[in-house]
Amino acid sequence: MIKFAGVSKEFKEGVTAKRVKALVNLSLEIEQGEIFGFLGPNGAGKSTAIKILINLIYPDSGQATIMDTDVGDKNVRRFVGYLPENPYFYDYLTAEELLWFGGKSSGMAKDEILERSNLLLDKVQLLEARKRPLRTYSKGMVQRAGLALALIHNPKVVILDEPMSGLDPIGRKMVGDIILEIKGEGKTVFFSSHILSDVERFCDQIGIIVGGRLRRTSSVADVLKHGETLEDVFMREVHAAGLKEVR
Ligand SMILES: Nc1ncnc2c1ncn2[C@@H]1O[C@H](COP(=O)(O)OP(=O)(O)OP(=O)(O)O)[C@@H](O)[C@H]1O
Repeated sequence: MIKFAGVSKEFKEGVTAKRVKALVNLSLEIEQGEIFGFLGPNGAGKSTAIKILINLIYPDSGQATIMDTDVGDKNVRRFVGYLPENPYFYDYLTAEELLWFGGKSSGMAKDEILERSNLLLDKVQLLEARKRPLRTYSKGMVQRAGLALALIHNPKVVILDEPMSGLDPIGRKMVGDIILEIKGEGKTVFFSSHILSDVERFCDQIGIIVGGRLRRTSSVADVLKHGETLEDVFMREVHAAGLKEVR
């Protein structure tokens, strides 16, 4: 469903143009209907992988595909929903307008947009606030509006970059419940997170990346079956990679 095949990406950083290997030969497959949690310390390469998936940046080598289609193909956009890490929208838009523009740019019909908007705004508990400009929203409300926007066109694949960050426990539960509901609809969810307890609760599979290199993939059930927590496994992989890989 989602596939990285030997994807590498390097950046030149700062005035010294020092090269940073953000991703090194990443190969990874996520099956349809799975919730995949992408874990790694700061700077590990998670957002880089996500940006490649949504075709915001291009790999130096290798290929990323969604439903066997290269992510550069413009048709992919129709079946992918994306929530960036710290979403930022035009301040004067209301949530209702945001979803309207999102639906329009996905080619949805008016009635369909209105129906889906109402459903989603209700789900993320923004129905009452839907006519307020986004600049009056709290961080959690903006995050929830972003999630509704990612889902407006009923995508088959949902990619979320740290969807729980900045949310209080109530907001995290709400987002978690929505992720589980999406899974119930047979959709595939790829999300990055630093909140290991959430990952343990919501994910089927995990991947741990350190210093641009994928260290381990595993089912959450397998980790727990061996009496370990995700934190144990995470810390072990980070230490095994060595401090120089943590950036
Ligand atoms: N546009 C860029 N220019 C230069 N370096 C970059 C750029 N984007 C990312 N990097 C570097 O690539 C590495 C991977 O960054 P990335 O944002 O993918 O990590 P991350 O795992 O998402 O981190 P975090 O958990 O902090 O969000 C880091 O060393 C980062 O500084």
